[in-house]
Amino acid sequence: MNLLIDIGNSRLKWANEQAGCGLSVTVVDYRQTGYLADLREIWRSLTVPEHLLVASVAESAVTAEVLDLANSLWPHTPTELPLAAAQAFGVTNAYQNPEKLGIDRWLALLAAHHYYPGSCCIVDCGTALTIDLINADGLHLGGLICPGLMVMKKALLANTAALEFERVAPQLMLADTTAAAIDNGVLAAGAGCIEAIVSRLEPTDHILLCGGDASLLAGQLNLNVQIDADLVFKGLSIVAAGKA
Ligand SMILES: Nc1ncnc2c1ncn2[C@@H]1O[C@H](COP(=O)(O)OP(=O)(O)OP(=O)(O)O)[C@@H](O)[C@H]1O
Ligand SMILES: CC(C)(CO)[C@@H](O)C(=O)NCCC(=O)O
Ligand SMILES: [K+]
Repeated sequence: MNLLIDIGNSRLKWANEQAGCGLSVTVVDYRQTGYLADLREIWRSLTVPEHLLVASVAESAVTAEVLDLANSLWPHTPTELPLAAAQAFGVTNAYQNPEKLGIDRWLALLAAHHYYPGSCCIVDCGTALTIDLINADGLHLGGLICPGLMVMKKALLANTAALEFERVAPQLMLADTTAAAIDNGVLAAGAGCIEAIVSRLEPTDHILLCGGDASLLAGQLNLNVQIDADLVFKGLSIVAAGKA
């Protein structure tokens, strides 16, 4: 089996890829103390992976401690941290400097091209909210990076004196408490951002949503969207299969 790891800016997700079985993804908050010890306990009961593939956009210290853990558990398992390329698996990167495209965005593009025939708009509703377009021929047309919902909330908190910060169930409507006004406002900003951008772009055959806020945002969009939470892992699987 291959162990696939996606280290984002907030959380680490890993999946144990076994032939013929679907992906079962486990999410870990790496800013919680003791997460590495917990991860060690879980990982040590796995069979030794044949390959380890890591997609990381996190700071290098986090990536390094996860790689150290994996290396201590499975010293003979080859480990790879793929980078975005100018061209691979039928996809052509739009970036002037292809390696600068975030690996999560690149892997999602590989997966979209492989699994969704036609053109795709990929919206990753994670720490950052990213939008990327790819046409039916695998040509990446470029993308945008916007703040994600949590980042918007934190920005309000960091730049105002008197705002309360509490999670309520956000809805696209006016609010009568501070906490709901923030949550609803941030949701409106995220949904409005996606709708405004998508409506200005060429229509695509698919609008694919992934990331921690995908289902929350999907419920608010006046767009025909599909949620595929596993795009980054599917991209890692494509890269892993290419090595086999
Ligand atoms: N339990 C949770 N912990 C943290 N964030 C959560 C949780 N549930 C939902 N979210 C939402 O998910 C978003 C983060 O999404 P996700 O986990 O996909 O990010 P990530 O993969 O760590 O970051 P990146 O976008 O950098 O890859 C946050 O904006 C937050 O609003
Ligand atoms: C934009 C994020 C943070 C989204 O996770 C990540 O893809 C990243 O760090 N990208 C590098 C910069 C870029 O994609 O242009
Ligand atoms: K992500």
